[in-house]
Amino acid sequence: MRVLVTVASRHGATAEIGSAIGRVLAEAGHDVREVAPEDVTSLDDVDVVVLGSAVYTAHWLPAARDFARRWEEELRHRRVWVFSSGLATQPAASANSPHELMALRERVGALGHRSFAGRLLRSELAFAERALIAGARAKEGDHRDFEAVAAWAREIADELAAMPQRTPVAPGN
Ligand SMILES: Cc1cc2nc3c(=O)[nH]c(=O)nc-3n(C[C@H](O)[C@H](O)[C@H](O)COP(=O)(O)O)c2cc1C
Repeated sequence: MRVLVTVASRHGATAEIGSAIGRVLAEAGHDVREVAPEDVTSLDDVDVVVLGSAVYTAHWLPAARDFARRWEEELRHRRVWVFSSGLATQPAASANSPHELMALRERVGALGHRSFAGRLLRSELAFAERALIAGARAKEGDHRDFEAVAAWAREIADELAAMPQRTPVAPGN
């Protein structure tokens, strides 16, 4: 199937999670493309979308939220999975706007969502970001678990393999 991996990332850590998911899906035989959310101009030749975002101050980045809004109708007619990446130490459900995420998942008809631990390198942060994070208990370092990422991507591949092939339905049909 034709898979679009599209990820909003400020410092690259979440984009690399998206690439890792894309690699697993490509190994499973899918035709995978990675495009930044703001650069997507059509979903006509896309069957499956994996949409991800880093979480900043409890929200998905605007580029990913805008993508979900802009392509809402088309996404409903495609197979969509979403993922978040952040460093909240509390369960993601209480830390990262669970209602907002639930609404987004429903809007695009997502088949699943996964939260992954991210990366915090204070040296690469802008001054304002450093000030924001100063009081938080987020731990410096790369906490990404690429085994967990690959395992989730394999789950997606398995689900796709179990689904009947179908042509995307044009919006309004
Ligand atoms: C200013 C700032 C605010 C953040 N706010 C959150 C947050 O609210 N919840 C969370 O889980 N992680 C938060 N994080 C952690 C980021 O989501 C994490 O560093 C992520 O891996 C960054 O991904 P990126 O490199 O793709 O931008 C924050 C990080 C920074 C620097």
